Amino acid sequence: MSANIEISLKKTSIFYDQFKAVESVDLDIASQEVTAFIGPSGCGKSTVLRSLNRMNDLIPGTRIEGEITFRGMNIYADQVDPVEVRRHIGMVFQKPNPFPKSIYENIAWGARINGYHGDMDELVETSLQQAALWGEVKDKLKQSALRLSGGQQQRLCIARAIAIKPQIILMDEPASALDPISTQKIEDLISELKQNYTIIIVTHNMQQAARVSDKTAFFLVNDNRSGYLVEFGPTDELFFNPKKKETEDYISGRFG
Ligand SMILES: Nc1ncnc2c1ncn2[C@@H]1O[C@H](COP(=O)(O)OP(=O)(O)OP(=O)(O)O)[C@@H](O)[C@H]1O
Repeated sequence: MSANIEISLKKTSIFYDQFKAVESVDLDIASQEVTAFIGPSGCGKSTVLRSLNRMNDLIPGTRIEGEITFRGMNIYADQVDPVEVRRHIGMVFQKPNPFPKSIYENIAWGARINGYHGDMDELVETSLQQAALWGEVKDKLKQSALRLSGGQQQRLCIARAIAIKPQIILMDEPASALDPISTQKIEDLISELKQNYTIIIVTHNMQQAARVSDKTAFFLVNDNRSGYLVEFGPTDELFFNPKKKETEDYISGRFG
C-alpha cells in the first residue's frame, strides 16, 4: 500500500520580490514519516519549509507560484485562513523561543487562544509527556520557562506545538543550537513523535538526517542562485545509492 500523501508541492516556485529563491519544486510528503531537507547554505530549505504553513506570508514581498496542497486542499487558495493552516501544521524554530511566562502557560496559552476548552491540566501534562519533558518539569510548572536549559526550552517549544494538536510539525534546524546530549534527546523525540505526526526537518547535519529521517530531499542552487530539488527518496537510498552525481558529490563531501 502506498503511503498517504500529506503535503504535495507541484511546480512550486517561491519569490522574495523579484528574486526567485526556489524554482519549480515537485515533492510529495507522506504522513507519519520524517522527511529531511538537506543541501548547502542558501539553497532554499528554510524557504520551502516556511511555505508549507504559510509562515512566509509574514515576510513582505514573498510570493509563490505553483501549488501546495495539504490533504488535497490548496493552502494558498483565497478563502484559506493562514492561521487555520498553522493550526494543522505547527513549527519549531532553530532557537528555542518560549514565551516569558511559566512552563504551564507556555502550553496553555496557545491552546486557549486556539479555542481549547477541555481539561487544561491534562493537556499540559500529556503535551509535556509527549515531548519527553514532563519528568523534568512536573514539580515546577509555575516556574518561568526562561529558567530551563536550552535543550529543555526546545522540548517545551515542541510540547507547545503538540498542544495545538497539529497533524504536521515543521522543524527548522531544531537541534543546531543545542549541545550533543540535548541534540540526542531531540532526535530520540523525533523518532517517537513520528508515530503520531508527520515531521519535516531542515538540517545542516547530514548524519542527523541519516539518523532521524525516512525520506530525504536534497536541494542545490542553480546558476541563477535559485534553489532546486535535485533528488528525493528514501534516506538510505539517497545516502548509499544516490541517483544523481550531484547528490553523490555532496554526500561524500566532494561538493564545492
Ligand atoms: N527574507 C528574505 N528576503 C530576501 N531573500 C531571502 C529572505 N530569506 C531568504 N532569502 C534568500 O533566499 C535564498 C534561500 O534562503 P534560505 O534561508 O531558504 O536557504 P537555506 O537553504 O535554508 O539556507 P541556510 O542553510 O543557510 O539556512 C537565499 O538566497 C537567501 O538569501
